[in-house]
Amino acid sequence: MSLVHFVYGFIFISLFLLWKLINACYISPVRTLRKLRSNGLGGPTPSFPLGNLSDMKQMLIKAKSLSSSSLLSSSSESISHDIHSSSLPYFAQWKKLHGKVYVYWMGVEPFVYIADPEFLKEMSGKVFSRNWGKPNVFRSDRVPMLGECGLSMIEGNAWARHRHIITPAFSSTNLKGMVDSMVESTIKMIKNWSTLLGNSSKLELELDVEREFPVLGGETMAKTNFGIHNSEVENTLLEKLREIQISLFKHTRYVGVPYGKFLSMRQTLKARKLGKEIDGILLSIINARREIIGVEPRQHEDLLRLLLEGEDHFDGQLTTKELIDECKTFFFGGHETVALSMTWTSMLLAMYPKWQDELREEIKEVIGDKDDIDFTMLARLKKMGWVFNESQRLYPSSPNLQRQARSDIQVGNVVIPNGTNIWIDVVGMHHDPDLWGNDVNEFKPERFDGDLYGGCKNKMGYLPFGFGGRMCIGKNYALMEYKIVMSLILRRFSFSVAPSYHHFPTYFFSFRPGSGVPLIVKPL
Ligand code: HEM
Repeated sequence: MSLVHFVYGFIFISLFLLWKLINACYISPVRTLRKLRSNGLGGPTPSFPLGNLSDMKQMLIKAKSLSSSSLLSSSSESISHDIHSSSLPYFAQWKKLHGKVYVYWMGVEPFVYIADPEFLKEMSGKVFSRNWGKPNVFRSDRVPMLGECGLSMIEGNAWARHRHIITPAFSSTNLKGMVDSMVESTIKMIKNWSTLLGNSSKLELELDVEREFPVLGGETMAKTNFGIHNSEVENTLLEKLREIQISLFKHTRYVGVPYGKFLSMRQTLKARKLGKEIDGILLSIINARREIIGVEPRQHEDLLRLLLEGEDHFDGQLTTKELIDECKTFFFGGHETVALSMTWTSMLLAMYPKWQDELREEIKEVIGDKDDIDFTMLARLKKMGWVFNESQRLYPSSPNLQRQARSDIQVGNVVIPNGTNIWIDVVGMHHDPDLWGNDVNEFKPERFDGDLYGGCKNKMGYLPFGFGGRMCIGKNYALMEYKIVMSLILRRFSFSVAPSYHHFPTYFFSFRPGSGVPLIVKPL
């Protein structure tokens, strides 16, 4: 090949790559924006290449400075549950300006924002569960934490196959076999609290429950679903997962911005390294279990055994990578969500002692004084169910749901073009006065008395566990653990909000307390 051919070839390839880049980063997004606008969807004006990210950052800084001035008086009475306006101010403000369905941009990625349950109902009626996509823009970003092949990330036939293998792990027959383990771990935590109390000169203890519940959640998840009984391994996994979450979501990052990863390289590399370390730990757990599968005693069908047996039962075995990613997904999704639900519930019960008394009455009636909790008792803890529902309404463990259209979706006059990302603002719907009435930001568990949807005007407006076939697979496990833990604690302790508590719910992947939830715990 002559030099001239080489130079022409080089120029041609460079121009082709440049054209592809301009098309992906500019022409295609502008075309999508025009399409969505011509469908009547409004929204904030994006700028290139950040989209609306800098507006979002500015609005958040402003809302934070407003709430930090009110932090100085963070007494129980001054705590507001209106977390939509304070923690997601951009969505709250754009909703006022553009309605409950609009388009906003993360970098060059368009997101159709939805906080209209009727629109969501019609849209979800058009798409089968296995045809929903998960936004590609988040996929590579979340790999260190959730892997690529775990249930929450995969689509199509792979999703259907994994869901089919995993579902029996959470059947009622199987859940029954996990009760004793959950009781045992909770009693262990309570004994630690009692020892701390015994060592203290006071009759009460200040405890940050945000630190306590993830450890408990991690331990029960490890025992009941992975057959791990080694607190050192659990703690290492939990610590690393927490660090990944902080490095991926707590700091400003540029998701959706072309080459945005390079702008937060340090966090990205740190998360990747931690992700690999977690993979290594999980692989050794999987290998150890492979050695004893078939000969170990069976107490219940734990998740890891089903996944390993799924290797043999189905066309195309689960690869080692699929196994690791599934373990990661469940370890993270299974402990964090439940721990957060117990953390926010404890804060709410500390604020409203009347509800502690109501629950104690119910626990006494249903369970009595023993620690012998029977699976059938849990369904009879009705008021505790209302408290769970109400705390999920105000502080949902999964504040949003994300999808990506895999074909054009027509909803009324609107066509959501193939490839568009969809952001369902669950917390926005849970705090919408049009759906719940003027007392929307008040803690009123009684709204769920005899009504699974708490009086919400539209059933798609209350989605703590998601919707359709993609609904949370661990819902019954979560409720079971919540009821066991809260019953055992409430029977022994009362709690109130510590003066050092600052109400500062912060959104990073989930809603976390900005600086822990210190409570004053007193033995009864
Ligand atoms: C209070 C506790 C929990 C809440 C509020 C919650 C919430 C949710 C929500 C909203 C979804 C739907 C996500 C979507 O549509 O994209 C989901 C999915 C999922 N949840 Fe949970 N969850 C909880 C506990 C658990 C537990 C304990 C486990 C495991 C044992 C678990 C495992 C999963 C998995 C694997 C998925 C993905 C399901 C799929 O895509 O097919 N969750 N969860």
